[in-house]
Amino acid sequence: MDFHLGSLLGPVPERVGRLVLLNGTPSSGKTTVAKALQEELAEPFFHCSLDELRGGYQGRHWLQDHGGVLFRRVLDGYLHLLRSLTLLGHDVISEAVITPQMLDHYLALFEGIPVLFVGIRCPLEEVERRERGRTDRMTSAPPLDEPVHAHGCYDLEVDTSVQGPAEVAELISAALANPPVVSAFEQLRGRGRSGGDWRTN
Ligand SMILES: Nc1ncnc2c1ncn2[C@@H]1O[C@H](COP(=O)(O)OP(=O)(O)OP(=O)(O)O)[C@@H](O)[C@H]1O
Repeated sequence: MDFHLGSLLGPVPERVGRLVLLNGTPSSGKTTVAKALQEELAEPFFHCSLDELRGGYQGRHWLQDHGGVLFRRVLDGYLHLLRSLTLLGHDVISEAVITPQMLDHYLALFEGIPVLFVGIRCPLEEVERRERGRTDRMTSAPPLDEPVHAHGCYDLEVDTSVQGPAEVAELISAALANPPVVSAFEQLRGRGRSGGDWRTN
């Protein structure tokens, strides 16, 4: 049974929210773009990053997470949170590092939700330079630029080494105002259903 406490307090129009999914390697600039996009958009968009959710556990537990079980549980929690928020009517800006083996999971989890899939690109040298300058993480993240973009299908692609956050935010805002007739997620699902391998199509 659905349980909507908010509805008990007063009428809440039913709608499915939009999901802006920013996909890129660590330090490609996803969080920076997400915050600029919130500034750019007139309507309220909810932003939550995986790092914010990770902060729910104390640092000592992450140091002991050698098998990565805690990380995988938090990642699943993050993705289900995004799904729940959109199904409850929130427009959401989210961040992802989608390696090829994860893509089908994203396509299935967000079925029925309008996703604007944005590729946040940044050349390796610039990502490495940014990683060296970061003080908000205990270890540097490995560069993943090729794997995360291997599917080659987006609604919009940007390069944060040459396009500033405000410019990228304007492009995403324009894409939200004029969404594609067939979204990138629908195209990617179609590739899977036709039995083709999306890596070679
Ligand atoms: N367009 C940009 N130009 C220069 N520096 C940038 C730009 N975008 C982000 N940075 C810097 O790069 C670093 C990482 O940025 P950000 O946190 O936005 O990346 P991210 O993709 O969200 O990383 P992660 O996935 O690790 O959370 C920060 O120090 C940020 O100030």
